[in-house]
Amino acid sequence: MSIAMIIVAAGRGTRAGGEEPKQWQMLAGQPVLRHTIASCYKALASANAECARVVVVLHPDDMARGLALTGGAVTLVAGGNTRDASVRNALEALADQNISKVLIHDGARPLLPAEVLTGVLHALDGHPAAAPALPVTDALWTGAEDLVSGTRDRTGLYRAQTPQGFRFDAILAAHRAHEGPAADDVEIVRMAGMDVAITLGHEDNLKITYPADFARAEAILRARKDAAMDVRLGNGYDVHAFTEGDHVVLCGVKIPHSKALLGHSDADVGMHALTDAIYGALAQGDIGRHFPPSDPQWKGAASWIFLDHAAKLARKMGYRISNADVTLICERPKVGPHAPEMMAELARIMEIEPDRVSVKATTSERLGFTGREEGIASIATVTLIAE
Ligand SMILES: Nc1ccn([C@@H]2O[C@H](COP(=O)(O)OP(=O)(O)OP(=O)(O)O)[C@@H](O)[C@H]2O)c(=O)n1
Ligand SMILES: C[C@](O)(CO)[C@H](O)COP(=O)(O)O
Repeated sequence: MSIAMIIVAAGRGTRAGGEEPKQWQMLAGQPVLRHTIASCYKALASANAECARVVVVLHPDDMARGLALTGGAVTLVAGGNTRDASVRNALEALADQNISKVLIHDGARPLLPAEVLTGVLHALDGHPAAAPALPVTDALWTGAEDLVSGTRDRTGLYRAQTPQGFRFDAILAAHRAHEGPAADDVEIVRMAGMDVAITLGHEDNLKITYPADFARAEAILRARKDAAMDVRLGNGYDVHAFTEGDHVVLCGVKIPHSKALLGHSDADVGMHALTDAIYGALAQGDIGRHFPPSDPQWKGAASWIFLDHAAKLARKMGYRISNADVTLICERPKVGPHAPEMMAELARIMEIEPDRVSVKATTSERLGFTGREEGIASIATVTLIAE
């Protein structure tokens, strides 16, 4: 015994206007119906609900485009002249499928929040039927000829939403017995004498009914996108050995020292770690991939070229560098006095504010290769934020 979901999308959307029925009109670049189907699958997954069948009910004229939209992943059923006729067709298509519970959702509600579906499913554990709704919060008037003619008590009044959930046998029997119009499936089962539990609806779960509802739905999608900000984190690590010389270059700053760092480029270990952190956050490999050591043109190259390339690549891919943190691991030279200049230089190359860059240093307590002053190591972390 398992769950099925019916999405009714066979209406003609006359109130919404437009060149074609509302479920086929675009919302943030996708047909409304694609958003609806995707939000149903997401909500089912989030409820851990094993859904045996998803049935999408379409107008007979729309079957081919329905197949193109869904790619055969759902069962398509032809609808009827009314919403309840469309639901009935889907229920009959599921009649011999050993379904225990069914959720019936409007194709015109593209932004179903997962918690609304979960609430209905939970309520179905203790009730034969359950549906989401929101209490009416505005005052209610009657009116005539543009004048208020009275006030009605709003206590106990709700705005009904979908998905409406039912024990399958009960809703099928109620639909088979039902004659005449019905606002929704709740009305049909109530006419059959069944109790329906009210669960919590959501303001985002709007039904596209009038032209202005498209803009409302787009605004909700935009707000969701902003809330689910795309942040990337990258780390980098690099080591260079000491060799004979009289200075090192660390994070773009030349520091007099009794040794130099050995490397194909200028061996700026801090800048290399930072550059690799950016490539890592972008999932774009490392410095060696973009500037192969086998290529003689990079011999002795200044490392700002690498960092500049990584920072520009981040911008090209739609990210800004939010912050960078570099740690240099060495006994000597002392980094602290040079750190402000290093941070300013890294910020300049990455084209970000200096207070978004940190350079700090630590010794390894004379342990290991850094402790024996055989070389310098560096680790770096960056965060990138999609713009
Ligand atoms: N014969 C019908 C009528 C409606 N519906 C579906 O039921 C849902 C809710 O109905 P409604 O918002 O009234 O849609 P329409 O009937 O398309 O709109 P209108 O009344 O403005 O023509 C919609 O997803 C709609 O596609 C359906 O499957 N079959
Ligand atoms: C089923 C329904 O979505 C519940 O709110 C609604 O009854 C159907 O749409 P309509 O606008 O009332 O035709």
